[in-house]
Amino acid sequence: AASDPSDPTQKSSGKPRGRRRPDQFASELWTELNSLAGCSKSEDAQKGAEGGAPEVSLEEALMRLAEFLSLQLGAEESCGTPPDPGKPGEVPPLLTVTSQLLALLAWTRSPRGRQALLQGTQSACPVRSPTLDGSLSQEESSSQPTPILDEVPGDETQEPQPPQLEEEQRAWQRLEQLILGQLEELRQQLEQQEEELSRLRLGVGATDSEKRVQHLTLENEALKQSLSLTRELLLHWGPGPLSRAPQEEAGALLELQGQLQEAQDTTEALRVQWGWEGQLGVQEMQLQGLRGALQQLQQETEQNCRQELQQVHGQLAGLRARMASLRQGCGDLRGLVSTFTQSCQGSLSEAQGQELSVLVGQLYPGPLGLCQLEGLGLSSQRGNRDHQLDAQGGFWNSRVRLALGVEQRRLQDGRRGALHVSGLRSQSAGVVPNAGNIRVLCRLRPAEGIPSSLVSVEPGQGGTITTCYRGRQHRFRLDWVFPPDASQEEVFRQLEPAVLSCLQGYSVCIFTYGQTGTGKTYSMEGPPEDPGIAPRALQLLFREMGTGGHHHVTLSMVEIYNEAVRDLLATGPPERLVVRQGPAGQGGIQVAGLTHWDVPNLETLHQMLSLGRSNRATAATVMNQHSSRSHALVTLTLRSASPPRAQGSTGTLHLVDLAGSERVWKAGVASPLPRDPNGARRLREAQAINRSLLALGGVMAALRARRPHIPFRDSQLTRLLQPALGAGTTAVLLLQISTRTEDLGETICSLKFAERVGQVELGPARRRRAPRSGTPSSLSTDTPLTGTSCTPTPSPGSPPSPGPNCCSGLTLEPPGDLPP
Ligand SMILES: Nc1ncnc2c1ncn2[C@@H]1O[C@H](COP(=O)(O)OP(=O)(O)OP(=O)(O)O)[C@@H](O)[C@H]1O
Repeated sequence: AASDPSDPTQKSSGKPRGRRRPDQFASELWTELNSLAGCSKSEDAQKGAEGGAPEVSLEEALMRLAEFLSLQLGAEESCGTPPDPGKPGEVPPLLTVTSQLLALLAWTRSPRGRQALLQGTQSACPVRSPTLDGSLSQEESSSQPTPILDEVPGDETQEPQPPQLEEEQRAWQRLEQLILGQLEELRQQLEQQEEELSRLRLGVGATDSEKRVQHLTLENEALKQSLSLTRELLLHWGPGPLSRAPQEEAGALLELQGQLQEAQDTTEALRVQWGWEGQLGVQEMQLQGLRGALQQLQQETEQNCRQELQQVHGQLAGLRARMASLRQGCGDLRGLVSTFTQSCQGSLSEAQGQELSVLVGQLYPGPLGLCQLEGLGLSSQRGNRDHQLDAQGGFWNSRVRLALGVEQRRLQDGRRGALHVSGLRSQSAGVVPNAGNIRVLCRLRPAEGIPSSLVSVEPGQGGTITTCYRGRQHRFRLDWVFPPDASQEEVFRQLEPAVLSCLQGYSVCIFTYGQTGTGKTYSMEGPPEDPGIAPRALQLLFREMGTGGHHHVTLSMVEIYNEAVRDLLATGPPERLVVRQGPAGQGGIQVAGLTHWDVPNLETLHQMLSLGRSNRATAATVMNQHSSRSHALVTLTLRSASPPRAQGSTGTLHLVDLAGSERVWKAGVASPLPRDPNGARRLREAQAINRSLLALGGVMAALRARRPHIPFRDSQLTRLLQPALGAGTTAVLLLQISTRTEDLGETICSLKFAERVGQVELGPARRRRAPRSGTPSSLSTDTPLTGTSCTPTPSPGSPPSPGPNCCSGLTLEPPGDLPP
């Protein structure tokens, strides 16, 4: 109005305002309102002076005010005045005021409002009818001022004048344009907000955006409800159906207001969203803080772990160092112990040497004593060396005692310079017959391929066998060691004195022990072209007996198979024999039903041995095609007829070929087939063999320890060997070992067993005297193994009968020579 009073619609037209800024437009409106107020004052003054009504109507003023307020509202929102976040659904107060003003405007235009206004102002002052557009025509504003309530448009009694209606329509059009302009601006703002919203959606993520959209939708619904309420209010209080055009305009206005409200709601919702963004930012900050704390915690934990690990490493290093020092201390202690042991042994051997010197000096006074010591190979110097080499100790000691015992016996018997048997040729070998302990000889089986480098041999008397097994070295010293190429004759030469001592009434037992396939049977029996110990011993004995005197020879042969004792020379079918203890006080054992054959000559003896051998149980094992699965015992009893008025003697020779000791799985006797009868049988055989050999080891251990109880009854083998291993007997163990690398474990076991056996002392050998009145063929309690004496009857395959007088004394013919 100030800029162009002639055209007040110019400022309220929608299109030009759409391009102006809202604050600019608001200031224009404000100026307009002030001018209206000024106009009203001046008109009031003029009216007071002239007594007329003011020219600005209440309706126009209200409309302008509403317009201003709506504009202000839009300006506030565009300026980003934050709504109250705690009341998201609440309608802003400015909007409420605007709505109420609009309602009031509608009311003033309604008939009732007009009537009320008319009635209220008629009594006070006359008012002129207001114009709706808020702007006055130049004519009205300048020259024809009209009282506000001069004419009431809604008065039903007065029809509005056509110029007034036109004026009102124009005012409404302006108002519509004004609101349309505002709506346009709001739409632009809305577009901006939507752009902003899409940008935020992209930044925040789909899930959060969906939540926000849902929330905004809810807010929108609430605001719509509020708007519909306002709309109803407007309809209720708005202009009635008097004029058709204003009603439509009002509807459009309401619709536009609704749109405006929606836009405001969206804006508010966006603000709320920004508030959420803030909350989200706070949460992100908290999250970052938590992440930082977590990282710090991880770093602290890592640091602590590293420190603990370092401590543990330190402790471990300390423990290792301590262990090393302990090991060193342990080694030192071991060294001290061995030094102490050596010094003790040295002192002991020195004392023994002195004792020996004294004893020999007593026996052989003067220089003769030293000669005798040298001759026996038992000088104190030699003894000391032997002692040091003997890991088990006691060997030298026993040899000294044996030598002394022999020498004492020789002196006592008054037969100095000669041993028991006239033809004895064992002096060179250094073998002392009737020794008090079990002698151990060892024979190595010739290797089929390249001999193992893990077994080294020092053959000869007091020879050694050194093995290297699993990184450990073992050294075994034995009475005599035969190299693999030793002949049968060499082996027998070492046994000759013992065999010949039988003729003097001594009891001698020679037994072979060793792993399967190591040559036990070969050494004991031997092939016909190269006979072993048994044929050579019998030949030797018969040759010696043929030199003179009356002798009677009986033979028995048994085998122990699966703990059953069988007579290998039985005339009938083989039966299981029962082994009994002999009568108390008489010693020995009795085998009921065992036949003793009188043997008149060597030929018969060989035939009988062949017969017994053929009856022996053998089987093929992996390690030996003809493995002996039983223990074989050949007992030769030699009774010497006593010269007149002199007592005869009864000597016994036990030749024992033990079954092979082996591990069951290694010998392959167990069949892989579960129901193989042969496999089960062989397994049982192997178990029986090992059980009896174990019992033999127990007997040897008890004898070695000189226990009062010797467990002879633990097996049939030890029962039958009881007479051969009793006190005063002579026993020789021939150990057969293999030099193959794969047999090394078994070889070491056998050597250990032999070493223990070598420590068994049976005491000084005792002669057995034959009864003065007894005949050689009669059973004697002195006979260790007693049974039934019989004379063999001629039968196919059986030895020839020696004749009817064979059992009552026999002068044996000298045997023929054995094959070379
Ligand atoms: N010194 C040796 N010289 C030649 N051959 C030998 C020698 N020792 C053993 N043999 C041979 O080795 C094989 C097995 O020998 P032998 O049967 O005597 O062993 P073993 O120990 O008695 O076995 P088992 O305990 O199973 O009866 C035989 O063929 C034998 O001829």
